[in-house]
Amino acid sequence: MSHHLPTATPPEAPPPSAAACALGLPVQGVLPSGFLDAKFHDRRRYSQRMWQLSGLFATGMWIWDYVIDANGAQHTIGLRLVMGLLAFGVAWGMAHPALSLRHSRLMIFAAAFLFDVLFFDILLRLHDGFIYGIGGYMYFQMAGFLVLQGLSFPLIMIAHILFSLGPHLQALLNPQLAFPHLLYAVQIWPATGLAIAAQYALYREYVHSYQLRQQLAEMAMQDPLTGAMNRRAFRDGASGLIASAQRQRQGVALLMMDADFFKRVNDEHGHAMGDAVLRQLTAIMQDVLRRNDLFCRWGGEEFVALLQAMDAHDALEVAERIRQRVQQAEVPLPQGGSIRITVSIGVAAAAASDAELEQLIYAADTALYHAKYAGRNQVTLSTA
Ligand SMILES: Nc1nc2c(ncn2[C@@H]2O[C@H](COP(=O)(O)OP(=O)(O)OP(=O)(O)O)[C@@H](O)[C@H]2O)c(=O)[nH]1
Repeated sequence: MSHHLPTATPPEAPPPSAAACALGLPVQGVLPSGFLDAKFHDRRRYSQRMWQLSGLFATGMWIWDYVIDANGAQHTIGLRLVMGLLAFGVAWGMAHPALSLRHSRLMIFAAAFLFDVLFFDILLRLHDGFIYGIGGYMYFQMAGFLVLQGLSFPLIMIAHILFSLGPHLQALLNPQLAFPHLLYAVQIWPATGLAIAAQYALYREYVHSYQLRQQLAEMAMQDPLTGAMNRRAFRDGASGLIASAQRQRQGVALLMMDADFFKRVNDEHGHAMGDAVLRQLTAIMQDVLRRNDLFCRWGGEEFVALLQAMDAHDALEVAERIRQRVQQAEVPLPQGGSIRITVSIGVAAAAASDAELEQLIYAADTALYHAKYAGRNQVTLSTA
């Protein structure tokens, strides 16, 4: 019985993520779930430095309080110290391994808000503090740029709006306060709008560079013809698979698979047909292998698979299934008709304690050589 080979599927697009949904913005493509963590990680250093500077600034500005109202300033020094400690605490907490990235982001958001409230409280204690202090709210918008950089854009936007509306709200809670709403609004609201617009521009720029980096990372790991892993990605993944097998005291097996007389396909039907055969060989092999097996195009017409939890007997069975599926399959020719192809497979298996990648590759390669020498279209187990 013969059947057509399955078609190699292109790599799947990442599924829509919670982060992308949370962002809810018209970005091109869908952002993977690691996006926010990557953003936080990349911007953490800026943010940390800015928190430290804010701590120094907030404490040092006590001199300013003193200039405005020497008597009132005596009642602000404690609050200023709290602001400084808060800022340094956040800078320290952001780098602490015990705090998840998500919790770090929430901590920053909450601390920024608290910072704002404390500042307002200081102004309350100074004579005409609000008139002098309005400019200080400009500072929140500016500092917010770097302090908040690692957060999602909606959270950044909300923080800027809260910085802006906070004093209005606090003034409403203190009706005896003569807060200059209008004076404040004409100075601070435009600054808020500008800060949000600039944050959006920065955010878009980050999304763009992030997507480019993702594409580059994928290209560096993938064989462009077949969409399978390339040798570099395979080597990266192999150490993890072997370590996991060793933890679980399971065996591993390596299959080295090579198309037979592949040069003839190119010579007789053209290079494009050769490419199509390689894509379809990939599809068959991926179809037979399990999802957590590691599979790559080793180079040319050669493929390698690393299988966990396999003894020699099971590995031979898998290899034999691949050999038969390839032999039975027909590859359609564009002008009609079809061709068939076969593969030779070398198999090496090792117990968890002895599993070593280079040794497995060498043993499977030697077994493959024997399979070719013995006439091709067969599976040979390494005796090494
Ligand atoms: N179409 C195509 N051909 C490739 C590609 N990479 C390598 N090849 C060809 O694969 C062929 C491999 O030929 P050989 O190494 O002589 O092996 P073979 O003809 O399969 O013979 P045996 O392995 O001994 O059975 C060469 O003609 C290469 O040009 C590719 O990406 N696309």
